[in-house]
Amino acid sequence: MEGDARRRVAFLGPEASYTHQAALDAFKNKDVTLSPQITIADVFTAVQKGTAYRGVVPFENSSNGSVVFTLDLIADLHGMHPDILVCGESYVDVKHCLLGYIVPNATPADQHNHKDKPPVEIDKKFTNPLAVPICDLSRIKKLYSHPQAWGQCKAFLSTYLKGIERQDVSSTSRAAELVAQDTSGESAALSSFVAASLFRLDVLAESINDRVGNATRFLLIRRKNSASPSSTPLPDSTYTTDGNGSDWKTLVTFTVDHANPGALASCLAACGKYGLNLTSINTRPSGIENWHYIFFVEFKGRKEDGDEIGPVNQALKDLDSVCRAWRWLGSWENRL
Ligand SMILES: O=C(O)C(=O)C[C@]1(C(=O)O)C=C[C@@H](O)C=C1
Repeated sequence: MEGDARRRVAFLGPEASYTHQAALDAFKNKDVTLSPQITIADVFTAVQKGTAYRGVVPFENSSNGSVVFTLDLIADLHGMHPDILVCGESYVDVKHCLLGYIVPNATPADQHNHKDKPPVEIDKKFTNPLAVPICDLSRIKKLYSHPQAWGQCKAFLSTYLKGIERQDVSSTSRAAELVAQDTSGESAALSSFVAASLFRLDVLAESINDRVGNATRFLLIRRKNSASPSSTPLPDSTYTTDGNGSDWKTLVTFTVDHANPGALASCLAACGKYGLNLTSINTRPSGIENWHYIFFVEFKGRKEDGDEIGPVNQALKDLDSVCRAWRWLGSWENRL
């Protein structure tokens, strides 16, 4: 790895994405260059190729679940990123806003908006009091956002923007960037407060996510064997300590023989046997054949290097004898 790449951290951009906020937090006060990428796949590629020495990608949202793009890139069905390991995590509070342009002379919301409509009944599962738009939204013909965001703002969207065309884009900040190019007031983005000031957009409604405490977990990724010589240490994330922390997480993926009853149970039992508490489990199509899956299992504990035999190493040994194929995807310090 050369020159700038040694200090470059790739993240899902453009600036003002939530991933950018995660990267800023993870590398606070570190001598790094944050490098925006267009897609999550580009972040993986930059780290795999060594044009960046760390990457930051979204992994899961507290109310809307896993980011499937990231799961598929970790699964690496096409062998494009075989050397990627997870080396950290970061949590960011996600308060979505509706961003656009308030068109001068448009009727204010309280005079015009919804006055003939019956009171809105909010489904009890949405814990955030429904945000009220600060202006008339009837001009809006098109909405832009990252696909993860729609599912986090269902109540607001179905109440105030029902039936409006939605366009998926690569990030919430990209959505804001696109909306900023349409001064007609007919486009709006689900994006962050930070993006409003960066792209000089008006906040049309604030905190429109369904759940109070909505948060997204991001993963920090690195390339296998990318440790620097001790004479020229690379800046690691603010979080990573000298490795003496006691609370760790580990991610493994594996496939099982679906024809074998109890195959998945045997794999999970390998964790239980050594007291490894599961923290998340996901599946995605394995790409091997239809209706066959790859499992992503995350648990508390750390794989030891070299000849050390800790509980994670023992569980992985057992896993090897009961699953079809498996990969260790990294161990990192728990930040929750
Ligand atoms: O679009 C962004 O701003 C991102 O950083 C991506 C992402 C995600 O993929 O989950 C991150 C946080 C929010 O949950 C919505 C979108």
